[in-house]
Amino acid sequence: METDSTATSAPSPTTTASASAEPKLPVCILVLGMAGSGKTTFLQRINAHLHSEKTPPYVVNLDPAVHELPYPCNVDIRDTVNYKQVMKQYSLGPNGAIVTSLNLFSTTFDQLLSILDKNQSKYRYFLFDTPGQIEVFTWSASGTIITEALGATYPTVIVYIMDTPRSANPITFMSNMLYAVSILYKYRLPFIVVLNKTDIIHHRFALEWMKDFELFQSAIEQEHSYSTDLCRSLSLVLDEFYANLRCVGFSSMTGDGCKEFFEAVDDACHEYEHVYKVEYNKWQEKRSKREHDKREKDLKRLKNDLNTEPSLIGEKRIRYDDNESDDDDDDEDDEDRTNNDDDYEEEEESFKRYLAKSVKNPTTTNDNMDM
Ligand SMILES: Nc1nc2c(ncn2[C@@H]2O[C@H](COP(=O)(O)OP(=O)(O)OP(=O)(O)O)[C@@H](O)[C@H]2O)c(=O)[nH]1
Repeated sequence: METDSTATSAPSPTTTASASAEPKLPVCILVLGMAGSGKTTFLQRINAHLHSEKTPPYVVNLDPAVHELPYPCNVDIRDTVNYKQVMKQYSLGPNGAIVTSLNLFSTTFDQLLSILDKNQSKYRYFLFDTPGQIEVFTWSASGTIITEALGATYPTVIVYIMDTPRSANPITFMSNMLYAVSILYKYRLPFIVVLNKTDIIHHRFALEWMKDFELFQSAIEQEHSYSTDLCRSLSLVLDEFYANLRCVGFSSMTGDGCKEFFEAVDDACHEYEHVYKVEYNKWQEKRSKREHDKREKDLKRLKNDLNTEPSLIGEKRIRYDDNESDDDDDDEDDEDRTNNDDDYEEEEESFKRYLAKSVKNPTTTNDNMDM
């Protein structure tokens, strides 16, 4: 959806939503973006804007490696996990330590959820700052856990911050867009692209590239790079993605674009309620049905096993009686019995001989017994 006055991207299906539609629950705004794109400055700006509107947000910092935060924050991951300690303890490099810190924090995320739950009546927005290295959050298990847990409870919007001056290069622009699309399709949550730093360069060129395929092609032609062909093909694929994308020009330095940004958030919330939530509920229903079916199947199998057990024993007995090897055993038993009988007769004979001797010679002792 286009929310900027000069924006030209195609409208999303949700643009019919009332921009002022106020969600009942607070809106979670998850701020993601490449290193140095301006995430922290952006959060500082919208935090200041919300304070000036007398709707202060609840702020959560999920970046364990941030040196200093330029805004007050209600929950700080650094209070729970010491990133430097993690590095030492697990002999990790900086990125590994960020991932591990985030993983450790996500194990206590239920506590954060209950804190948010307690505060939901007091706040309209929950803001989340994420680590500088975007992949640490977007492609880690903890990032997924956090995003999905929020998305399941609150209207959640992913805000992708793009460095507009750096994206003036069509190849960098394409890389940024590919990253954005991968996050969008991973989480499927309502998505806003913030073209940041518009005080340096206007974002008009980016909107035109998204709208006019040929314009982007001619920009690519001038690049004379090996990746030109790839970018050309990718731009064709991304056409559909651009069509439904909310893009907002923003300057975290001057605050330009704040109004348009919050209009985009309202629109994204509408999408959350009418698209994401509906899909999520359907998926939940399917999942619980699958789990129920599995439980029923297991129970049935158990019942079957219990019912067949006595017959199994009977069958075993029958088999034992009929079993060939059992017959062999019987033969062996018979043979043993015959052998034993022979032994017994021999002993009897020997005993008789002994008695006969004893009668003849009463001094015969047991030592002389021929047994
Ligand atoms: N001119 C201008 N500079 C900006 C703007 N937003 C951020 N910056 C600058 O861009 C640099 C990076 O900004 P940060 O907010 O630290 O970026 P970040 O994405 O949080 O950085 P990491 O978390 O370290 O990846 C800083 O020097 C900011 O002053 C903007 O809108 N305009």
